[in-house]
Amino acid sequence: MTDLLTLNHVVKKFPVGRKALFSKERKMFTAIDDVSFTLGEKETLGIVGESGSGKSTLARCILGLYPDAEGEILYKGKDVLKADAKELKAIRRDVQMIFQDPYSSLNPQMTAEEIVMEPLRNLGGENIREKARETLSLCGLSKAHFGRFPHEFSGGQRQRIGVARALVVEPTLILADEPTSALDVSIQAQIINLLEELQEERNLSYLFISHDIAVVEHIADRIGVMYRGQLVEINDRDSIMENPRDDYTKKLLSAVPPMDPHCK
Ligand SMILES: Nc1ncnc2c1ncn2[C@@H]1O[C@H](COP(=O)(O)OP(=O)(O)OP(=O)(O)O)[C@@H](O)[C@H]1O
Repeated sequence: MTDLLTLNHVVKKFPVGRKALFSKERKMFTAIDDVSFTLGEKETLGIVGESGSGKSTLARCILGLYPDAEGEILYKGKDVLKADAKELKAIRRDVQMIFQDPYSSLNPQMTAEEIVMEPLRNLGGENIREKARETLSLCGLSKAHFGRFPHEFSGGQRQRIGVARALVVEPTLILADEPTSALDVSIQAQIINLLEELQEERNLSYLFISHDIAVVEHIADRIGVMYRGQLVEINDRDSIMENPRDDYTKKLLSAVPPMDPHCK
């Protein structure tokens, strides 16, 4: 497997306190603390950890949204932290995000079709309506849905629009930040299945972020566990699930309910 993304000793600190931005001796809080890992082509790496462990900050670092992050973030061999504006634009086309709450990230005044067309409009090109419709269909929505507004959809359908919007620009890597956390369990499974089908069809790689190790287990080839900004353990899925080494991983696993509550 070829490496698509490599993080080497990535650190991201935020200033602490009200005067933090202006003070010379400002205190800093380390949200990402010396994180290193690789992600291969067509691979799904799950990142789990409790709220505040640094998962979303990590995704934002990869997108180059924090130029003051330290270390190295190599995407297709190019250091995101040293990329110029043109290179960053290309990286941000090739690396797309899916968010937890599609409702707040979808423009309420646009139809599903317009929402998916928007990233294509920014890029220019032809047949964008056609392409948006094809992508919505690929994500499980039908012709009858194309002209509807976000409030007319269920949570799962809205996430399908969010997935289509990310997919329409033909990315290589998708950063999925808690993409199923706002959904009912049965709908979560549908979105996971959709992501798996799309991975097959489009040769996608995923960084799948969740606080829920049971969800990550369903989709990830490898799992990385974050605790207080550190990646405390990373291994293939079965090793993490069956033979965790870190105490925090063990704690996360002990909180997972059994698959069948009647099973003894
Ligand atoms: N812009 C910011 N300024 C200051 N602190 C921040 C900022 N963004 C994040 N943090 C802090 O960094 C830590 C990690 O936050 P992050 O959102 O990455 O965690 P998370 O694991 O994604 O949790 P959640 O699932 O709740 O979003 C938290 O303590 C958060 O308060």
